[in-house]
Amino acid sequence: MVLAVEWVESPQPRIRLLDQTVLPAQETHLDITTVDGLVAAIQSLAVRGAPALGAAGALGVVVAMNQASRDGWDESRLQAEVDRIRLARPTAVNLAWGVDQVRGAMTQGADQVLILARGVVTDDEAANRELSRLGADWILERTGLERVRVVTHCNTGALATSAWGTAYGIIHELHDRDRLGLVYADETRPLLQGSRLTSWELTQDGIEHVVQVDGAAPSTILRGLVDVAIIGADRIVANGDTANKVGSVSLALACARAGIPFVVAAPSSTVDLATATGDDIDIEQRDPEEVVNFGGRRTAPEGAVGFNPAFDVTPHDLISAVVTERGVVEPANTPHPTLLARIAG
Ligand SMILES: CSC[C@H]1O[C@H](OP(=O)(O)O)[C@H](O)[C@@H]1O
Repeated sequence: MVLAVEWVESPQPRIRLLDQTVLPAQETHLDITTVDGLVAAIQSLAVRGAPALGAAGALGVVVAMNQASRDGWDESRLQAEVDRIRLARPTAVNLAWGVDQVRGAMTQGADQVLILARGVVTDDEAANRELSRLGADWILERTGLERVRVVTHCNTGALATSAWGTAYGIIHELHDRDRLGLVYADETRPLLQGSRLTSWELTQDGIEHVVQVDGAAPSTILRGLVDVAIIGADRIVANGDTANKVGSVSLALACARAGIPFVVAAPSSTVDLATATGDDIDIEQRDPEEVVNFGGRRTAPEGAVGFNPAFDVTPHDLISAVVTERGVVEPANTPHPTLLARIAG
């Protein structure tokens, strides 16, 4: 089983990350014993994906406490360093959520925080397996199909979570039930989470798929080549608006036009009832150079400036279903101010 994030005790207590910046060409690990190292890994997407960020955030508090002991930080410095982890990327609510799940136990010592952090990891895996079952049930019931052809965006598998996956978890569940047709995986520029990571996972799992350029996804949908779109989420807010990897909203618009379901899959830790609408979500603006370079080579002419929002927001009325381990709601059909409260964490 692929583990994106794990805690290792010996020879030195640390977070061990599968470095996602070099997959699939290399399978190498990063050993994280400092806050600087974790923040750099988060911001470089060596560790990425909303639930995986939640796990990294929770375990990161232990890293900060251990470093505080080594380096003689006072409480104020320790809390400031924990805040650096919490704020390392703004859009996925899970990073802050993961930190906040364990922060209150810091006064009880690092061992107690580690117990809670490990619980965050195991709870996430259980949540992802349950939501995968619920999502497959909903899709099969809604479509009535023997086999479901799927389009998905970015990466939502074990690499983005604590072990199983969210949207990818539903795909895996459909595969295990022998109810899955062809999977269209969007390459997901500019960092290629789809072609590098999702295709790697689908290949390892023996799931038939094709990798398509992001710009092909709407026509794939409108031409009737798929029966459902299934994506993950970085933040699902109170009215059902959902932030996810940039390019997601184009799939939602095409699904609405084509009359097929657009499904968002995420653990309840991704639901943020404290944020009212998608307009209030902080969308991460990444380095413009990621857009005008590729593979270490400049692709746009000198002087061209990239525009690089890492996420977009799908309005709730374009979302057929939000699937969490606590249940399924249908924002497009039943917009309701407390709709998401039924499936929030
Ligand atoms: C399991 S949800 C993962 C979610 O996170 C990804 O973003 P990033 O690769 O920048 O961390 C993408 O939005 C996925 O849907």
